[in-house]
Amino acid sequence: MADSPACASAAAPSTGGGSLLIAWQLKEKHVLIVGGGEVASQRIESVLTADALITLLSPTKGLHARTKELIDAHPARITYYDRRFSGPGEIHKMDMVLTALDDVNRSREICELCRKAKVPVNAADIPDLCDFYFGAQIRDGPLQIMISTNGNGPRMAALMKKRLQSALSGKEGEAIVRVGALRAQLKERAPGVGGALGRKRMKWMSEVCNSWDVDELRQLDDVNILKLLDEGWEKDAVPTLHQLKGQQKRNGPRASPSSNFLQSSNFSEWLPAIGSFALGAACTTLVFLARKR
Ligand SMILES: C[C@@]1(CC(=O)O)C2=NC(=C\c3[nH]c(c(CCC(=O)O)c3CC(=O)O)Cc3[nH]c(c(CC(=O)O)c3CCC(=O)O)/C=C3\N/C(=C\2)[C@@H](CCC(=O)O)[C@]3(C)CC(=O)O)/[C@H]1CCC(=O)O
Ligand SMILES: NC(=O)c1ccc[n+]([C@@H]2O[C@H](COP(=O)([O-])OP(=O)(O)OC[C@H]3O[C@@H](n4cnc5c(N)ncnc54)[C@H](O)[C@@H]3O)[C@@H](O)[C@H]2O)c1
Repeated sequence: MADSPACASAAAPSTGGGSLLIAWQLKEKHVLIVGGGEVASQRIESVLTADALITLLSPTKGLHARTKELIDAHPARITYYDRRFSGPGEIHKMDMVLTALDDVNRSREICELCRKAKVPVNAADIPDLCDFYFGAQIRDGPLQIMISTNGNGPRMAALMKKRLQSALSGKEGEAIVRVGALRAQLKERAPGVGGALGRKRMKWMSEVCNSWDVDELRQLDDVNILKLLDEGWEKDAVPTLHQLKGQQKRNGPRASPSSNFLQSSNFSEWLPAIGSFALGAACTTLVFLARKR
């Protein structure tokens, strides 16, 4: 039986015709932005998020209000020149070039210069000449989601962003920050790259992420990280947050492998039930013995 369209698209392997989705590291790299209108202001914000150094070329006359604000707010990051693009010398030593012009011929010319110089370029008005496209973005701390329609429908990308945003709690970024802290401390405890230790580290980290939910991961403060490493990593187990907190109350470390019922459950919680059961059994025995007599 054929898959329903929804199932088919969810499971379909890529067959080409797409683009490579990567998180390009631009820290301290040089980015030339040509144009200072609204689109340029959005480019500036995206590039600033990536900690790049911007050279901006655009006559002051056509600057968008947001572009002006960004120039004023980031003097150390944005070097602004009140002039038009002048020629090939401008792209020398650039790691990336972005054009956002109301002049398609100039834009095309800049793209061609970049191609010759092997500098990656995006022209907001000429998709065919772009080395890469921008996409709609959702950002929450280290969580970065890009939605791309590969040039087919930018407005659709913006609409998909809204849908995805409403499916997120807004707490994922914080949880990921804590997971990052846990991973860093785990790597300090169990250093090295690859090999059996590397495989064990990856498996354990994956299990923690699989079994703790976002709200629990947010609670991984430095104290809980230490406990999780002592009681989890060191004992080849993945205790729950509840178990770690139980230990905190009792003020003493204890092994909590998730495979062992007595150890994995908070044993003290079962004590009242076990006590009641024992009391009940004793009473029944007494009544039974009394009747016998
Ligand atoms: C996603 C987003 C990111 C961003 O810009 O940062 C983005 N465009 C956005 C909005 C948007 N852009 C346009 C409209 C009007 C409605 C419409 O046309 O749909 C709207 C809607 C709006 O403003 O809401 C007009 C437009 N866009 C392009 C052209 C040139 C052309 O197609 O020829 C024209 C003039 C077309 C004409 O003249 O008719 C080209 C591109 N725009 C892209 C990205 C790249 C493909 C991304 C993809 O397909 O996923 C690509 C190829 C190149 C690039 O820019 O890198 C951002 C939403 C961000 C957000 O809201 O979060
Ligand atoms: N990719 C997208 O998402 C998207 C969305 C909307 C529009 N666009 C396209 O992007 C382009 C820019 O849009 P905008 O709204 O920012 O336009 P805009 O008219 O507001 O800005 C153009 C800017 O380019 C500057 N400029 C013109 N020639 C220059 C030169 N030779 N050197 C330096 N600066 C120069 C102008 O002074 C102005 O600041 C347009 O072609 C538009 O069709 C793209």
